[in-house]
Amino acid sequence: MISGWKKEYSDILKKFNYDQKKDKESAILLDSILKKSKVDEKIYDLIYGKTVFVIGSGPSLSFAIPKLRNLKKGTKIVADSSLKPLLENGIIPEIVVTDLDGDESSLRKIAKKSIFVVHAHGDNIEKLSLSKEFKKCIGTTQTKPFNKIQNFGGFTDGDRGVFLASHYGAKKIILFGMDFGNRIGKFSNTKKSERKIKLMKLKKGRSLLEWLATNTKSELFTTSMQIKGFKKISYKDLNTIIT
Ligand SMILES: Nc1ncnc2c1ncn2[C@@H]1O[C@H](COP(=O)(O)OP(=O)(O)OP(=O)(O)O)[C@@H](O)[C@H]1O
Ligand SMILES: Nc1nc2c(c(=O)[nH]1)N=C(CO)CN2
Ligand SMILES: [Mg+2]
Repeated sequence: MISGWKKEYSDILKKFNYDQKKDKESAILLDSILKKSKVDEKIYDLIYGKTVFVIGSGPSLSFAIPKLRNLKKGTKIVADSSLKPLLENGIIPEIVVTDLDGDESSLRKIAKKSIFVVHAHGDNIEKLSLSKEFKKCIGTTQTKPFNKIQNFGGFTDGDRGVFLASHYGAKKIILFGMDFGNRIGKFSNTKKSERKIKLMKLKKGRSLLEWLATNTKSELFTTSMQIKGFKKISYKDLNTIIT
C-alpha cells in the first residue's frame, strides 16, 4: 500500500460518511468472484517504463477525443463513464478503471478485450457480479489489501487510474479529460441529486493527485485544467512528449 494511504482513507471515511465494514464486505465479495490470474503481469508490461494516458470524463474530454484517436504509442487507461464516448469514436483502451457505475453496455462490449480494474466499495456491492464477464480483471479496495484484492491508492476512477500508472512505474503519465474544477463533464453518469457529492468527490480526487505528485517517480503532465505538481501542456506538445 502507498505510504500515507491509511490517513487519506480515514479522511475519506469521515468526509463522505462511509462505513469501513461495508467497504470490507464488498472487497471480500469481489475476491470471491475473481479467479487467480496473471493479469498483474500484463498490466506491468503495459505500464512499466511507458507513456500512459489517463482519460476522465471532465468537460475537456470532447476536445481530447480527436487527439486520442491519432495517438500511435502509449497505453490508455480509461475511467468508467469516459469509455462510452471513446468506443463511439473507435478508441479501445487497454485498461479500464471502474467502480461499475459507468455505462454497462460499453463495459460489456470490451469485456473480452481490455483489462478491467474493478473497485469494490460499500456502495457498489450489488454491481460486483458484472465482473464475472470480464476475461482479464483485477480487484481493488480502499481498505486493507488481501488475497486477490489490491490497493494502489486513489479515490475516484480517474485518480485511481493515475495511482495505478504510478504504482506500475509509468515513465510519463498524461491526463486527458481530468479537469476536476466546478463543472461536471457531460459524459459523466451523474444524476442531479448526486451533483453536490460528485463535486466533493472530484475535489478529493484532485487533492489526492496533488499528494501523489510529491511522491512518484513518474513524470506528470495534464492537457486538462492545471493540477499542482503536473506540467500543463497543450495538444501540440504531445508529439514531443510521447516517446
Ligand atoms: N470535471 C469532471 N467531471 C467529471 N469527471 C471528471 C472531471 N474531472 C475529472 N474527472 C474524472 O473522470 C472520471 C470518470 O468519471 P465518472 O463520472 O465515471 O466518475 P466516477 O469516479 O465513476 O464517479 P463515482 O464517484 O460516482 O463512481 C472521474 O472518476 C474523475 O476522476
Ligand atoms: N464507500 C464508498 N466508497 C467509494 C465510493 C462510494 O460511493 N462509496 N465512490 C468512489 C468513487 O466514486 C470511491 N469509493
Ligand atoms: Mg465510477
